[in-house]
Amino acid sequence: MSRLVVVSNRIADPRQTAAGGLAVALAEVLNNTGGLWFGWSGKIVDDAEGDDVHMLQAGPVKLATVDLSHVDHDAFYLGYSNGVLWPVFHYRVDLADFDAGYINGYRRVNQLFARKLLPLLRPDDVIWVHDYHLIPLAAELRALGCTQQIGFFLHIPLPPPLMLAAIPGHDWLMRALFAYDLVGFQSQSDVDHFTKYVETEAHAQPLDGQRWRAFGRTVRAGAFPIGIDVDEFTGLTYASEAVEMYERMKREYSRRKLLVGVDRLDYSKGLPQRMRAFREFLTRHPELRSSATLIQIASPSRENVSAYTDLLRELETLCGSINGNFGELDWMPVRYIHRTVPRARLPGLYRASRVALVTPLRDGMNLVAKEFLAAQDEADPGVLVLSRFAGAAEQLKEALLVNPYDTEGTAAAIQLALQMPLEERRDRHQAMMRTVRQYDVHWWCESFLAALAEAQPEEKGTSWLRL
Ligand SMILES: O=P(O)(O)OC[C@H]1O[C@H](O[C@H]2O[C@H](CO)[C@@H](O)[C@H](O)[C@H]2O)[C@H](O)[C@@H](O)[C@@H]1O
Ligand SMILES: O=c1ccn([C@@H]2O[C@H](COP(=O)(O)OP(=O)(O)O)[C@@H](O)[C@H]2O)c(=O)[nH]1
Repeated sequence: MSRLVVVSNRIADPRQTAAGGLAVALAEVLNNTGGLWFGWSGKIVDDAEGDDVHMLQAGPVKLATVDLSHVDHDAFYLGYSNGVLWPVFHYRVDLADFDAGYINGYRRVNQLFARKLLPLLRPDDVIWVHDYHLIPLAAELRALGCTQQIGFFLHIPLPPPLMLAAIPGHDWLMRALFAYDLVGFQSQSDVDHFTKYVETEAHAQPLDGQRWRAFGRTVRAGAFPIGIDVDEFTGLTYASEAVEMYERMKREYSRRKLLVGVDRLDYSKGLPQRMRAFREFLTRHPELRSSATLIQIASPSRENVSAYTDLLRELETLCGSINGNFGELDWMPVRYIHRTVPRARLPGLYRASRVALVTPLRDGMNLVAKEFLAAQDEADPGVLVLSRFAGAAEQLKEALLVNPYDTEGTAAAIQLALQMPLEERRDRHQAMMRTVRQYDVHWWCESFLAALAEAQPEEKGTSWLRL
């Protein structure tokens, strides 16, 4: 059997828990399949030191990591990945910083990854590359002679062609996708944007079986919505850390219904918009005020990118003003926590909550939505209020779907969620759990790898791919 080699910028020790959906999902996949996981060590070092590959055996998974120099980290991670690709792919062209120097760092790190990974590869390895940090990696590997099958999965949304076209060098990026044998997206709407882009901008020829031909190569593309490991998460729900959390929450909030939000502190997650909707709800429903408390976990993220610092200030101001204006001596409407909560405790918080607010302005998938559902008591489940702009909304149609830009509409959904009768809560939860179970993380991994196995690499020659 072939060995699975996973490559991603962010990696985690699969024996420990991590924040961020990509690391969580890949740790679950690799714990089952075993294999090699290659990526950034998370360390930033002085230029001269950053050249070794660190190897660590973590259960069935071999971790291979490289450090990044300050210059590379700034240009590759903060600059091009999170200052250009992240905002534009999340429809925030206004937040992009198109500094011409970033792209060189992005290419340099992709070349570094290719150089360091190549000697670790075996001829029959299957390579699975993840996310926007590493779009050109296959092209760099092929330029070094790599002929193994290589698949790519984009964890974030792909925007429509005209928005993509705002990125200087977008044609270079999209051409690089043709060095893969299979390109996977989170949702059908991402696949539609890909199709439209490659047919109109790259004049790709559509073939049967969701394949396109351009630049002398054929690539297959499809939607493979990522899921969670339902059994693992249910196991966490009944383990001591989550049970303690559940009991504590039930005790502390015995007279109130809890609403919960769990997000990285990221502008794509729509946190200020969520707070404004909650404020609108409090204004419109004084009778419900002191019976509802919103716990918002905002896990620190990418704090050296300026858009994230601005967001932190905006959110703190909003939470402070809501509590100042609506709070009572014995009740605060918002509990805002700017820390990462260990994943093992989250199921207890989810289960104790009547409502989850998952209202991103744009999101590749959003695993918190699925985790919230999996943690519920099916006899008395909570309600999911979900943004129609999260990838998860394509699958979870029985959630209360909202437009997070519509403050009044979202406030009305909060009220509906808090007052939803038991039978309706059960029906919706049951229907969504069927989907969460069917399209779980194992389905995601198996269906992607099966499609990759079918997408036979046809050209062994690599010279065309020098980007
Ligand atoms: O690595 P960071 O910069 O700390 O960011 C954390 C991760 O954020 C993004 O996660 C995405 O992947 C999830 C799983 O597929 C998906 O549910 C979510 O909608 C996405 O935002 C990012 O794509 C990852 O690369 C980061 O590691
Ligand atoms: O304080 C926190 C916040 C988030 N998470 C986990 O981080 C992941 C977030 O994934 P999601 O797909 O929702 O969003 P992302 O952060 O990847 O954009 C989920 O597994 C959460 O349980 C966590 O463990 N602690």
